[in-house]
Amino acid sequence: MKLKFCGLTRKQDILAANAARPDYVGFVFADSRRRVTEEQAARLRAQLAPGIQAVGVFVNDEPERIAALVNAGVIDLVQLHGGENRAYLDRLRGMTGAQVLYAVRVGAYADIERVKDYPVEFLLLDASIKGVCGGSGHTFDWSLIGAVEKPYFLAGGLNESNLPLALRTGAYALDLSSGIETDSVKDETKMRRVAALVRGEQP
Ligand SMILES: O=C(O)c1ccccc1N[C@@H]1O[C@H](COP(=O)(O)O)[C@@H](O)[C@H]1O
Repeated sequence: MKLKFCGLTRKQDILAANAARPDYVGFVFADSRRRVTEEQAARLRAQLAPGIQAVGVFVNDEPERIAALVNAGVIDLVQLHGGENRAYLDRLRGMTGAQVLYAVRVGAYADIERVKDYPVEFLLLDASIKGVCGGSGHTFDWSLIGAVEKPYFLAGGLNESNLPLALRTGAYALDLSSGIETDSVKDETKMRRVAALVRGEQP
């Protein structure tokens, strides 16, 4: 199973990720305490080990800005976390061929069913918390997932304790942000332990 660490903001977060070796790291460009500027993201990306892909996290942002970040090599994949509509997706598709992770806030299976034909490579299933787009640190009821045709990233409140169950959901990848933080900053030890668990190693 693949692994994504999201919301990296500092050089030491990148160095910790390079050591733990997730498959993806995420830079949040949306309104968030984890938000990075384009310049910060470019600097962080330059220090990222080859083989780890960078995902840009956006909430209803300008497709032109997203495409420019892809074209500049700052990000490899695009995570849309704002319930962007089909017309938006078509516009973005016309500007970049980057793979898209489409976030679904799951309150019922119908939320997943509704977007099943969207032109995206991956779904990202997250908790549905009123007034919060993402990075809430809350899980949702994974029994709601049911049959999902597209590969999906499982997100929302994942941490070392619930990882063994998360590994059995059939997700393509596990996505953690709050669960690899201590006092709201990324924690190198948690990253290392989570990466070991996902690989079936002793943490
Ligand atoms: O992390 C954020 O601050 C954020 C802001 C806006 C949209 C998405 C955001 N993060 C994504 O939220 C999920 C779940 O994170 P958590 O583990 O529950 O903290 C994850 O996909 C992040 O990429």
